[in-house]
Amino acid sequence: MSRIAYFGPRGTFTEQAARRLAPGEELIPAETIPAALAAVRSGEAAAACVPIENSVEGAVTATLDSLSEAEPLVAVAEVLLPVHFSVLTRPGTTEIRTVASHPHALAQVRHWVEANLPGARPVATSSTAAAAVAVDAGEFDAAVTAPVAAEHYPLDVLATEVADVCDAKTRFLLVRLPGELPEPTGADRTSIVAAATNRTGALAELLTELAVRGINLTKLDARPTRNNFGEYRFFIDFEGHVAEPRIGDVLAALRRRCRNVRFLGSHPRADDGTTAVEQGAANEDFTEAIDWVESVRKGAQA
Ligand SMILES: O=C(O)C(=O)C[C@]1(C(=O)O)C=C[C@@H](O)C=C1
Repeated sequence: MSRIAYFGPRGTFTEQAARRLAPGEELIPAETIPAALAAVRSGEAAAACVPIENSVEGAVTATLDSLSEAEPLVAVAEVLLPVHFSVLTRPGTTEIRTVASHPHALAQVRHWVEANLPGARPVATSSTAAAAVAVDAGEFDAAVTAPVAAEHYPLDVLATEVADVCDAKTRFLLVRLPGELPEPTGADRTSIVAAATNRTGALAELLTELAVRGINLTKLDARPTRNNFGEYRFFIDFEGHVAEPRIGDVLAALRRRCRNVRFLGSHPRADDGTTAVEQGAANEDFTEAIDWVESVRKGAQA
């Protein structure tokens, strides 16, 4: 049985994701996302499960920053979970003055809190389950949590199915140290992070390398490098797997344009999407073109 670190404590959405991505493995809670990833880097865990992107609030910046720093890690699997919340209180609570949760969760229930708990002050905690722990300890009056948290903490359920956007989803990754990659499936996602230099057109050049090869971008986020004001790292996700000729070709081009590029993994997509390939951009087109150049080099004109 492998040890899998996850962003905890018990009862987070991330724990649910870890159960889906690593069934039957030993799950170890970490208090923060960087701590879950550090457990993999130190060898304490074989992999870590962390949130990466929410359909309402966007990128989970702690994950992006931790993946671009320290020892490289690669994502080997992902899962999409529907996100709706429960609101938990200590038994006997009559007045709710504070509502605690992870900032992503608070942002997803803002209207519900305004309408149902008017005057209650939102308070950020490190995770949704950490809010349940704090409510149990008497620090806050209510916690916005994953429904499963009600099974782990001795709290009353004030409301269920709470969400301002009813079909919200969060995508979670299983990450490991670089090693054997998952096999390509035909519906994969590749992720990189590139620190483009601060000059005219630098980002456009990177994106053009994808566009001219007919490769569909699925996510783009920018995070400051923290060194010089105005300098950013770009996190770019696109359809395809590094084992495919067209993806290998674009990665080589990105590397030529930007030495500071880190591969963050190729793995099956959880959204069951099909990969959009434009005319002339199929893997066979790339292999055929390489073979043609080879034949020209050998003096043949095919
Ligand atoms: O706090 C949790 O339960 C988490 O797993 C984190 C997280 C997030 O980072 O977006 C996951 C899903 C929800 O969108 C709210 C919080």
